[in-house]
Amino acid sequence: MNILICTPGRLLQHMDQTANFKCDNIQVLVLDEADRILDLGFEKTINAIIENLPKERQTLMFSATQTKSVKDLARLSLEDPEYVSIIEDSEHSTPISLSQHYLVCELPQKLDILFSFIKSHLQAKVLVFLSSCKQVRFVFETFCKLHPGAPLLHLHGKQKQTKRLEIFNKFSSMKHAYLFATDIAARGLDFPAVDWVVQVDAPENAETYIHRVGRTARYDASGHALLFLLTSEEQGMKAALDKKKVPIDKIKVKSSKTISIQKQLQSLCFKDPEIKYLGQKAFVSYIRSIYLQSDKSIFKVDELPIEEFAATLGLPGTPKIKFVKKAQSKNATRQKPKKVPGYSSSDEDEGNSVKILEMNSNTLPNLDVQEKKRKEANPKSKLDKMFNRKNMSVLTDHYKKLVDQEADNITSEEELITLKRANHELSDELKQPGRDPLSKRKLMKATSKKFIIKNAPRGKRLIFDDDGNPHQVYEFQDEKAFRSAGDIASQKKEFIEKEFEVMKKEDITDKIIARDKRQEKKIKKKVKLKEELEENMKSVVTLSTTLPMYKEFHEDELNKNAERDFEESSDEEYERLSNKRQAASLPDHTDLNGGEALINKKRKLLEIEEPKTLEDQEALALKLLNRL
Ligand SMILES: Nc1ncnc2c1ncn2[C@@H]1O[C@H](COP(=O)(O)OP(=O)(O)OP(=O)(O)O)[C@@H](O)[C@H]1O
Repeated sequence: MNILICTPGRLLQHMDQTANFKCDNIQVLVLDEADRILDLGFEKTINAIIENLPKERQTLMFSATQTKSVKDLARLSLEDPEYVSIIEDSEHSTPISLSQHYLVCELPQKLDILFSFIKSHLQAKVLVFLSSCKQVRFVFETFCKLHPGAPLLHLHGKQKQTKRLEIFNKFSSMKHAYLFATDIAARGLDFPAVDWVVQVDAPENAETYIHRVGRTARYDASGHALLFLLTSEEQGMKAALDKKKVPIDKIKVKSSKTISIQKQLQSLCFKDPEIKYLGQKAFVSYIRSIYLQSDKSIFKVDELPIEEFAATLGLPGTPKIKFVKKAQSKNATRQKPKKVPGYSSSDEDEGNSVKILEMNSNTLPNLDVQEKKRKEANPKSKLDKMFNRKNMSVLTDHYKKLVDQEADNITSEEELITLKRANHELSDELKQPGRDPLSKRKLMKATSKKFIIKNAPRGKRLIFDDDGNPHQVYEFQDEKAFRSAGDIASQKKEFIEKEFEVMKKEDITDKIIARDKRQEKKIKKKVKLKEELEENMKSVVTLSTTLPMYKEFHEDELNKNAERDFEESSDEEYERLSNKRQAASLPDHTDLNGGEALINKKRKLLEIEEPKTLEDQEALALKLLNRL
């Protein structure tokens, strides 16, 4: 083995687990993206790797934003390190061929501006940076449905390696495309000919900005960079970029040229619960990313218009974000945590919330007030309820899976903010003991009008007198009056006889009605038969003009037969005719109706003399062939 290229984790794994993997003779150690490799995330791994390497070696470190930290260099046991820089003495830290601009907007406008940008730059290869995987997924999924007119791709850390590779190759080979990505694409990836780097969510610091914009204007190519900044981020980020010698100019967005996609997003969220769910996750992850940023002079979570932001994502309401003060957590063992106004405690939300958050934040009061205001201003609407209901039945499993998966993925550091699902309780009248709370839809169905009509007990039959008053079919007499009318047996007999007479009369009426119905049915049948006959006769006439043998079967005769059939009005005659018609059918499975049946009948009547000579046989064969 001469050269080995790998990530720190995989190298350490080989050192630990691969037999005969020896590093005693290593002469050169190269650390690409050295500032990142040496930061806290890889500290333990790098320390362990260095322990396994010989002290006598050359160490090379590369990065667009190199660390000069003595502490870091000491960890690598460097002696007389040489610092080589191509930007140290230059005016700017980014290439001259890179034009850099930033725009200032409010959070709810971001997606509108991005969409408008895409619409106005369809013939470009653009890399779009967003803060989290969920943001990337939401923007990608929704924009795909909005069909902006450019090919869209997305790349983030939750994708499998093969998928990432596939997307990398695809984007590299495409001339015009948009790739929505997290900072996974900020360093090291060499996509050819990227025209634009658009940072929709601000980078965590100026270093990340430099790495992101480094995806365009590579080597001698030119490129453009556009950074979206919130009003609250402008001052801090500008100062940080200036400090790093990044020349960046402010541009204004023409509001008249901005296309609003809020309604389309609302519609997508309304139609597709998956999109709505993605939107909720994107919302929470964005707020969380801002909350977790270390540079509080740039990122101010308390200044975010969270409700408007949720609305612009198309969400029917603002997902709940729960905070518990660090101090409360520390005291948890000693005393019950105080309830943060506007946010319910973890105990109360057990089963409904994902995870508890812990944060010492001065931003809490602001968010509390906003949440309270939202609750007062927007009592749960029918629409909200409908959305929630849909989620309960359609996405319950999906939610659970995702929630579990997310719980696994969240590191202890990240367990700070969480989406608290609203407790979509059934109204009291719909609650039924022993029912699964998730079967609300079934409960609703069971109480629906249709269901009640189908399954409710039947009403009693009533009769109405001349004055329109309802009465039971059999009304009980007053007992005294009943007894005074005579003995029970005779009254019973009298009642039965009376009812028998009534039924007898009704029976006659019923029979008359039944007979009329039967006759009506027969007439309809005959009319149909006549129509069929007439139709078939037409076809016979056509045939008779082409086939000579049919000429002997006269059309008049057919008509006569048909008319006679129809004029037979008695049932017996009708039956007789039907039987006759059936008997006339040939057993050759052809559809023999009306005239055709009669033709076949006629065919059967043709008398054939037994052929005696060869000529007779030939004549008969010809005759039969003609009949076919
Ligand atoms: N001397 C050169 N001649 C021609 N092309 C070059 C030369 N040096 C670099 N390039 C090209 O410039 C691009 C960037 O090079 P490279 O990936 O080494 O940069 P980098 O500094 O490692 O970037 P990053 O680490 O930020 O991704 C590559 O496409 C590479 O082929």
